[in-house]
Amino acid sequence: MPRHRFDHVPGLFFDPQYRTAEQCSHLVRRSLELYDRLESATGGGPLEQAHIPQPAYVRSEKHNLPSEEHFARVALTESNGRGIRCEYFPRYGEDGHALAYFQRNANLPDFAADDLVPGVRELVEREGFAPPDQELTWKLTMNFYKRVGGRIAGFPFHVDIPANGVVTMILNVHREALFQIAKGDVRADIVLPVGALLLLSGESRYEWKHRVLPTDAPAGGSDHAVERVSLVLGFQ
Ligand SMILES: O=C(O)CCC(=O)C(=O)O
Ligand SMILES: [Fe+2]
Repeated sequence: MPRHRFDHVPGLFFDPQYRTAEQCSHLVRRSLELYDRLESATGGGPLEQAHIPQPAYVRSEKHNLPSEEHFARVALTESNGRGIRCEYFPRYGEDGHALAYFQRNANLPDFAADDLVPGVRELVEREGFAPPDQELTWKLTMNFYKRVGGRIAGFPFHVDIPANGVVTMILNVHREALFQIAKGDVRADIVLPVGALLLLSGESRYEWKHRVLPTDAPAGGSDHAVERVSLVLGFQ
């Protein structure tokens, strides 16, 4: 573990069964609760502008990820009255995609600190990405994808911002998705089942761009506006 390597994508690791369906539905429940709290905290109030750096080769191809995004600084209260802060982007890049960014350990939501980081920490140490006993500073990105015109939104081609650390880990907790990673004419398509962990390091993290494609929304209604959640961890 991670179980699959992609020989032509250096630094990319894939474990299709990192978490069980039950663990994932717990993470989804906690994530949707948090989304509801973010939405009620911001409630259409004023937003600040952020500059999201993207390498020239992503920008120049006119993939529609603008470098200026709008966010609100949100303070939330977790259990035992612990205050945390994040940057919340109600619309990130495309309609139907909201993103919350939690920086530093003191700002991690309870569910991430309790149920996510300990296992991932063990994994990065075991795989040699972090030395034993070194304290790591974690960043958590929560992606919330909604229904837009009968499709569930995706995330257009991008490279994760440098501040997210040398390794990016995507945990796919809610719904199967098609992930693509590309460099020049070379592209790999990876179906992410629920419970999958994808780890991008080295070349795959810095020199390849990646995206998640929109998918068909299920027929009928849903319990929640958010149809897909992904949890992305990085550390420094
Ligand atoms: O939603 C996903 O699976 C990918 C998210 C992603 O690429 C990111 O947060 O940088
Ligand atoms: Fe990404």
